[in-house]
Amino acid sequence: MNDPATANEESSMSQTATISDRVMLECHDLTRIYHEGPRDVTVLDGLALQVRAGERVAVVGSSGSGKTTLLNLLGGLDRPTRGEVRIAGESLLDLGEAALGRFRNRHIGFVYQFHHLLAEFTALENAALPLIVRGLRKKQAEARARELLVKVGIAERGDHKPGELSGGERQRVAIARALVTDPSLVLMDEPTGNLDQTTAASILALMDELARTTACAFVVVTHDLSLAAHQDRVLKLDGGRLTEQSSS
Ligand SMILES: Nc1ncnc2c1ncn2[C@@H]1O[C@H](COP(=O)(O)OP(=O)(O)OP(=O)(O)O)[C@@H](O)[C@H]1O
Repeated sequence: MNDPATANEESSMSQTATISDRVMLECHDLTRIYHEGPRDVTVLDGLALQVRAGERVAVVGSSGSGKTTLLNLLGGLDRPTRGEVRIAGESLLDLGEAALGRFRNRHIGFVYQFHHLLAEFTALENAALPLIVRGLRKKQAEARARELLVKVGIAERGDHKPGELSGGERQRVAIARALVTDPSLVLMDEPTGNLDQTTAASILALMDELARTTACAFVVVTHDLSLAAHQDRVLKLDGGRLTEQSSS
């Protein structure tokens, strides 16, 4: 297959990925102020962040500290009041809405607690969707999606719809969908949040495996300290900024 995404994936899978010097995600002076009537609520306040290719960072913080706000800005779903987000060298500020949509499709994978799979499509079709949106032919997109379903360990469930899958299987499909475009950055919001302990542990093991075989940067927002401890760095969001937590 000539798809460059596949070529990149194959080259990144052929060797164990290590954290490189290449900065994949960079934020400067990131500030988000919500206006509530006469009141301004400053949620992010001059936040700085750098994540390198192949690196996984966890973001922890108390409820209301701004984790969702941060993820929305990193994913280009919201615009900052001040400051900038750069992904793979590109400033999101420079992109208009249509270009931002294309950039998201090409460079960012999203995994949420409630996976947002489309109920009427099979696991394979769900995983192939970002490539269809990108304009790939169905056959080509599904061939690539099948590779990802193999990678996340549920190839035999590809013909099933989300309603026929377990919570852990659905989350694996969501992870396959996030990775199918060979993104620069994967954003995860409580990826094990609605799973029982055993299933959560298997998703965690899968994430470890993926981290070894992909070169993208991961940002994982979670309240789960064992999930956080599995990442390369743990950052705490407090007072609108991130501080490094010492690794134990
Ligand atoms: N659209 C909005 N308008 C006004 N205030 C908002 C808006 N979105 C979020 N906030 C406020 O910003 C703060 C941060 O919210 P955010 O959802 O980012 O926190 P969080 O860390 O993700 O919380 P949780 O862990 O509970 O999900 C909260 O005080 C919230 O009430």
